[in-house]
Amino acid sequence: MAKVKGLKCRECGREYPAEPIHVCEFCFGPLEVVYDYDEIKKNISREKIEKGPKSLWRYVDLLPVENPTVGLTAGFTPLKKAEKLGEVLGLKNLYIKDDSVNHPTLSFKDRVVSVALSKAKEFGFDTAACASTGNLANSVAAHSAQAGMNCFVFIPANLETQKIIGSLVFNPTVVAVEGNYDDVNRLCSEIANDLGWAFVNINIRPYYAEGSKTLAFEVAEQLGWRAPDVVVAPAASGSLYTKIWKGFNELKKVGLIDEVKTRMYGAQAEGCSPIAQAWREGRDFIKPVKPNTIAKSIAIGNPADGIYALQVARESNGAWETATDEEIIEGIKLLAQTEGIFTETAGGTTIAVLKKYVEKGMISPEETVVVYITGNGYKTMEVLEGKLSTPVKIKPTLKDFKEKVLARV
Ligand SMILES: Cc1ncc(COP(=O)(O)O)c(C=O)c1O
Ligand SMILES: N[C@@H](CCOP(=O)(O)O)C(=O)O
Repeated sequence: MAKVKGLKCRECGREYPAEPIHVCEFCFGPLEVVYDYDEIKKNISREKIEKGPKSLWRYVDLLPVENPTVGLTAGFTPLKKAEKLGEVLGLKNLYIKDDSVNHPTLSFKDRVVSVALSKAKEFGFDTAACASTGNLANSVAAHSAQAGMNCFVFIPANLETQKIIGSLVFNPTVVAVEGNYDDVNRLCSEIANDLGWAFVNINIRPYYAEGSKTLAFEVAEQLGWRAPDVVVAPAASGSLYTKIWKGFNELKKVGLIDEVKTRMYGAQAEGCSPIAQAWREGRDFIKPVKPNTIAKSIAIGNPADGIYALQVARESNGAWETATDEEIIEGIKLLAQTEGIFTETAGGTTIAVLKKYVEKGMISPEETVVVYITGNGYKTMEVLEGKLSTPVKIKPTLKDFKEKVLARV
């Protein structure tokens, strides 16, 4: 028996075969992969996983791919006990899940792209594409180069230079669209309908999104096969956040962990916070917004998984909170200066929001808290210009060193 039963509409429940489709043709709801958990349970065990590859593919039994061929090094990133940051915040069991060192392109997107392009290969596609705020573009470009696929990445024209170069180096066609991510995404949906390409986050989306579950699988394994009490994770489309929740619950379904009592705390940038705003106003629907934040990687004004992210927060006793641009910068600095981890703006948002949850008394000191750091600071360095101390300039003399440097410290 196959582990994947097919696809199912998240709105009306209609079922479909596992094909490169993403929308229900009756109600236009998004499609999601459905597994045969009884069958998986017969095959899976902690021991088998622990003997598997040191990559996300150790969890292949819970992923919608038969034969992984792309992105064989993604995942299995460190879970670091954050002693110093924990001390600052008054948390005794704080952990950082550090996807800023994911391979090959330094963000969690290497997980979803490995799964999406392995699946695209299985389907027989030869051209990969995506709509991206930068990190996804980097990852699709790198994995396409490795897989020998043609590649087109579509980005908003105003992205950070480091993110643009981080795609161009792999030699895809980079299309810089005049507009924000939501304009890019709309255009890509039209192109995906028109051309036979594997748009990882459009027509391959049901499979792509499953890659984020591995962020939950790894954390549970790294904690000694248990789910944390609290998760803090950033959101743009809300896919990552909802799939972390799905991941913990799947581990329970197949008997690898005993319980899931995790409170799912979400983080958005105040300047693009359609999910957090809905949460604040007690709505169960999303009002799209026009993004205006330095956190460009998570600047999605009309989040595809927004309503499901609200549902997960309700189901898990979680919440949503935001950080201003200044708080995001402070978050980046705080993580760097306590734990030596340089994260990008999405991570700065997550740390700033973690601080707020603690200040509001929503996390108690003994709880096991996992904070997801999903991207690398070397890609968004421009936001720190003018926000850090400057190098001390000296002549190459001992005298100058003593007067200008030692006298100051
Ligand atoms: C670094 C980083 N973190 C978090 C996210 C949010 O992921 P999602 O769109 O699945 O909510 C993104 C992209 O959207 C990202 O690039
Ligand atoms: N942040 C993403 C944006 C698109 O990804 P999606 O999963 O929200 O569709 C990126 O890095 O490009």
